[in-house]
Amino acid sequence: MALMAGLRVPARALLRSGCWLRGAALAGAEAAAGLGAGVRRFGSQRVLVEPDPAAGVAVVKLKSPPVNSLSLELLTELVISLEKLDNDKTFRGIVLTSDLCGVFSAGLDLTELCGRSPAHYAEYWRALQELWLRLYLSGLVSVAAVNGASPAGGCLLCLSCDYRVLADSPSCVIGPNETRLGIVAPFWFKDCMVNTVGHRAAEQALQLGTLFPPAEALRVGLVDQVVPEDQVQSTALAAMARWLAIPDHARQLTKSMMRKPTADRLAKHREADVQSFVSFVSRDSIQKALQTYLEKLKQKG
Ligand SMILES: CCCCCCCCCCC/C=C/C(=O)SCCNC(=O)CCNC(=O)[C@H](O)C(C)(C)COP(=O)(O)OP(=O)(O)OC[C@H]1O[C@@H](n2cnc3c(N)ncnc32)[C@H](O)[C@@H]1OP(=O)(O)O
Repeated sequence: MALMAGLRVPARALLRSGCWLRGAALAGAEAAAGLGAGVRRFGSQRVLVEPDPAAGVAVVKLKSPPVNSLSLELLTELVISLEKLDNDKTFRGIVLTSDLCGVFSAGLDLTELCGRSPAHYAEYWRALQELWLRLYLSGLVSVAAVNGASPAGGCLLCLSCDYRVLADSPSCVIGPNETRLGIVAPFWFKDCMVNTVGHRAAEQALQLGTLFPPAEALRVGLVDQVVPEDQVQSTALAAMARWLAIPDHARQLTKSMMRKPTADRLAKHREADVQSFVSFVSRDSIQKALQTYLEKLKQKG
């Protein structure tokens, strides 16, 4: 651990912030990338939005070190950014990626699921539902540029996008590993898996808690392209151009036709889903399993 401004900051987080140093270089690269003078980045503490109004595209970067775990704050900030972009006619597409090195998102923030009150669990789950519904049904084209590990809730984020590009690195595993923690993916995560990879592959991956390395993720159809790490964002933008060549109204109606039945299953039973989650996560056995998993993660670090 390193000490910074009175805060305990993990050394790994500092190393990862080396990626942020690239942000300085990025300022110069912004012009080359189409972010001309007068085009400003916006966003929040944990979500950085790099708009390219000329292209109608915004790159949305998760930057919640050390691992972009989906805390209540990150969920809330992401929903706000997506809502803003959805309502701004300038934008037709988003690329969702990570500002950290080596991790796209570690999934749900396990500290939100351990030792908290039922009211907190309920608030947290509602925020996760909100994010999923917004991203899954967004009228914007959404391309996930998956530049790091993406287990469980991280995988759900990717599956909610229209297209997925994964970095070709052994650390860039992706998949629904919930059962390995002793927990169960919600039905809407299961539905997303089935819609993407088919029933048999989803059933196996969900039961076994499989984390797929890139080549396997491509083979089962969990991602659409695997490319060298330094080409993830450019490949995502090239894919975006293909999707944006389609008239919005036709693509959006088609997307809605494909996705609304799945989303409606949750939308119509949101409160029951919240109550299932709260009673599940409040069980002593689940609390113990999550604590043990979290401690193992910390010891590993
Ligand atoms: C009847 C049914 C009704 C419904 C029931 C619903 C049940 C609820 C279940 C819902 C679905 C759950 C989905 C989830 O997303 S659960 C989370 C799953 N995520 C993981 O298993 C990932 C764990 N993390 C890792 O594997 C690695 O951290 C990772 C590969 C992402 C990065 O590795 P790296 O070596 O770079 O970093 P470290 O492991 O050293 O981690 C750094 C610090 O970050 C902490 N950490 C990591 N992941 C999490 C996390 N998910 N939440 C909170 N904190 C996390 C880790 O402990 C380190 O902390 P310290 O620096 O303090 O040591």
